Amino acid sequence: MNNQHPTPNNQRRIEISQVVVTAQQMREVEARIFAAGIPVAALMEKVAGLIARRILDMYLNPGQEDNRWGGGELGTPTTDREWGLGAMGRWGDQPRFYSRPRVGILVGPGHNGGDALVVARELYFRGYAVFIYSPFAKLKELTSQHLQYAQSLGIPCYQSIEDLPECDLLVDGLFGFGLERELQDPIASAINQLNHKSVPIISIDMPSGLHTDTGKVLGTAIRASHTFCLGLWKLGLLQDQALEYVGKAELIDFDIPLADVEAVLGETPRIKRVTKNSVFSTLPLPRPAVTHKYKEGHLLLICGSRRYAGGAILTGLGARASGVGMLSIAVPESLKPILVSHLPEALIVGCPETQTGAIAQLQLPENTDLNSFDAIACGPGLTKDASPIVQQVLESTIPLVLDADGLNILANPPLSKGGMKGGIRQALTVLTPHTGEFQRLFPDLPDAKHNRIEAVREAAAQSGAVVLLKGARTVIANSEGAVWIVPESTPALARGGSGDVLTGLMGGLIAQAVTHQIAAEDMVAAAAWWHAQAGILAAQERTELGVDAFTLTQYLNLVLNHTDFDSL
Ligand SMILES: NC(=O)C1=CN([C@@H]2O[C@H](COP(=O)(O)OP(=O)(O)OC[C@H]3O[C@@H](n4cnc5c(N)ncnc54)[C@H](OP(=O)(O)O)[C@@H]3O)[C@@H](O)[C@H]2O)[C@@H](O)CC1
Ligand SMILES: Nc1ncnc2c1ncn2[C@@H]1O[C@H](COP(=O)(O)OP(=O)(O)O)[C@@H](O)[C@H]1O
Ligand SMILES: [K+]
Repeated sequence: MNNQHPTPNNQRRIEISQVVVTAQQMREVEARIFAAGIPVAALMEKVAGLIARRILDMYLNPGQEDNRWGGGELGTPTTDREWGLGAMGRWGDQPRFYSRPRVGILVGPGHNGGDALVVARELYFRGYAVFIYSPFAKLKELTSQHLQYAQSLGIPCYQSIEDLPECDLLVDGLFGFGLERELQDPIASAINQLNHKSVPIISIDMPSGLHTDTGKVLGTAIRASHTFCLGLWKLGLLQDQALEYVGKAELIDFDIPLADVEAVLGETPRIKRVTKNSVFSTLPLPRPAVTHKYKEGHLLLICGSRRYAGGAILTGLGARASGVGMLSIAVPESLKPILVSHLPEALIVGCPETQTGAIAQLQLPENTDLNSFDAIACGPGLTKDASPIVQQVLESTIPLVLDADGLNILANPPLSKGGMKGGIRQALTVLTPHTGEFQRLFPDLPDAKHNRIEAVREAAAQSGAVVLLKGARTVIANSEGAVWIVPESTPALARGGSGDVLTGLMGGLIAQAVTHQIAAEDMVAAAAWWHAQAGILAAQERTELGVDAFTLTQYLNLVLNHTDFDSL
């Protein structure tokens, strides 16, 4: 046995799909691979070959994957007449081609352009009508060689976008992670023109024009239908501001050795994508055969007011779905009957209320104090009149999730002026703001809209809390600088009440994290992933308009059942 031999990727702890890199980190990983000996051109061939294959499978010849690639070009149409027959099979939701598909290849000056040219060559050899748009006079050497070869094959090549014929599909290889400055004309206006055509665009690595780290649009950017991210997920693809340009994102894994990733990012990367595998290794499943309700966590929810009774119900239903062993819900006395009718299994604690119908005082059962629970989740529907209650829960010594009015009360005075640092709380605190609440809580921090990941990291460092910033791509950070990004979600969740569901779910899971000694931050990430996946499944079955918050609670348990355990 050679002990020097690195561990194969499939036996290592981090999965490639969890890794997220900046452009600089990608350059460092790339430099290590090249220094280890793989020729740049060989890697480009491999990567672009994978992209070409994916394009064929997804867009050009779907349903015929097995007989077309590699093994002798069986079934590859070569004439327009054959295309008329051959392309009439399964096509999903894409337009059908009745003549030979025309593919436009957009070529930039760097290796992103080189990748695109290899794709052009492969599609050309498989009989597609390929046209190259190559507007740059100066190309990197390898890219230039690929362009020369493509031209020698007779593939038409144009410098001006006006000359590029109408195409059925465009492949964007203008810029990848090497783009660092604003796009200028004529490239900027060419991109604007291309975006106006109703043609699918596949971006290689990044939609050209997006900043690799922040996802910011540098002047203008390609609006891709699909982005094939190469090797490791780029941070910019997971930023809210990039999403309308990214389309459907997919990782093209080209076997980067994890040893090289770890050498650059460390064994535990600071920023992680939350994946199905990471979630299922966190959730308290399967339950121990011998257990009882108190071993599965006791959550206290504090929520609701006469004005916002629904928020308390939704939070309770979210908690129910978490599987928490015991659920107690403190609400204003007048809400007790309705809570009992929706959540008969929960212990509903009716509390004295203010004139406005907010909780005036926590009146827990005898022999119970706040610290006798495993976790507290507090905030949905409270109204600001419940401010003394929030002060009281902050003084508890058990894990606490604060949301909605809990955050609004906490924000006054703003956390940045002292915050929770220095010990208002010794136990875990999870703050779950949306962007507006975030700005009220952390008014001194840079705008959370533009670099959400940095903003949330700063907020966690400043407050000492775990901060979950809600959005299209929810981001979580702890005070040590670790970050989790939920990579998939659905705008179907942009509806009143869906955050309340998350608070309950998360509270229930944190109570179980306490009894099962699971890292709380991993559980926060698991809750956010689970919530988003329930939204995705509900939207698939009911459309994006059909996912009200109550419906969402019904999908929470269903979605775990839909998850393919065998693939874990
Ligand atoms: N990493 C890997 O393992 C693998 C990487 N691969 C591929 O390599 C890609 C990265 O390649 P890359 O480094 O050549 O950079 P890329 O994004 O093509 O372009 C940079 C060029 O654009 C130029 N330029 C910049 N801004 C500009 C502007 N505003 N307007 C005009 N020009 C501008 C800049 O020129 P300069 O700044 O010198 O003027 C430079 O020449 C990566 O995304 C992936 O596709 C795969 O092949 C194999 C595996
Ligand atoms: N465009 C979107 N895409 C995906 N998820 C979204 C989007 N907009 C909102 N969400 C999710 O919906 C939830 C909304 O929470 P919140 O704003 O607190 O709602 P409420 O307070 O009404 O319950 C969050 O989990 C957020 O991440
Ligand atoms: K690109």
